Amino acid sequence: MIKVIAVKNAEELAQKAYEKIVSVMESKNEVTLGLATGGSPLGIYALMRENKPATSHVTTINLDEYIGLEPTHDQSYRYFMNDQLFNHLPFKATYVPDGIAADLQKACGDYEAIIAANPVDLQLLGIGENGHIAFNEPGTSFDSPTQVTGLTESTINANSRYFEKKEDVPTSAITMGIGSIMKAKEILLIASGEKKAEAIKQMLEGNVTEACPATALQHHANVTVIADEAALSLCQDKKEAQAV
Ligand SMILES: O=P(O)(O)OC[C@H]1O[C@](O)(CO)[C@@H](O)[C@@H]1O
Repeated sequence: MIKVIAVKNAEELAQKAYEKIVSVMESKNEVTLGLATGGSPLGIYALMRENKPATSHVTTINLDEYIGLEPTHDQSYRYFMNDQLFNHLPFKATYVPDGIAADLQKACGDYEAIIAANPVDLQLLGIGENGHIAFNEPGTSFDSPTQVTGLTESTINANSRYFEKKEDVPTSAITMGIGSIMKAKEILLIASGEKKAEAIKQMLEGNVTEACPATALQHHANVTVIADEAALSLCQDKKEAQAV
């Protein structure tokens, strides 16, 4: 069952998601948060920097990292997380996949061990225009563990806005698999803007299919989607969703 919370805009989305994350962080003495990069969570991280909730009992595990970018590269996801969050708040431990590991297969296995040792209480997710979650592109097996993956043209195009030119966007990444993501006790997916409308419609109303990775979430017991009006604009049930 996917619960939908409809909000007006990206600002309201960030506030609602922030409140959810804080409630999970306050619920226990030891908490693991699964974190995401990209444009979607920026408002949430800004609220965390501003309000400085207690985080020293919180371990974070990020979804993915580009292959070949040093942690100091300003487009690496390690850099993004340091810049947005980890340099501002004291976490217990922060994990991001190692995109420059000499042995990438071993790095994937090591990451799965980290997830197993720190079961994720709440996984924050964005969604790609093609329905990807983390860097799990259409066609990825729903059982997949952390793995090395190629990026589709759609994702490279979408992410090229952060790079000087499209050719600079890495073409592969290390990503938690759909199987790894589904182990989280609870999942919070956020989506804002018209560009996400088709993917949100598929995820909420489409058949469960590997052609749209986010549809795997229909099989998870505890998923909340916070989406704005534009992202929900193609959904049949949006009136119902807005009433939640
Ligand atoms: O939030 P954005 O920038 O639209 O990206 C959506 C998703 O795509 C990714 O950036 C990967 O392409 C994810 O990290 C993110 O959740």
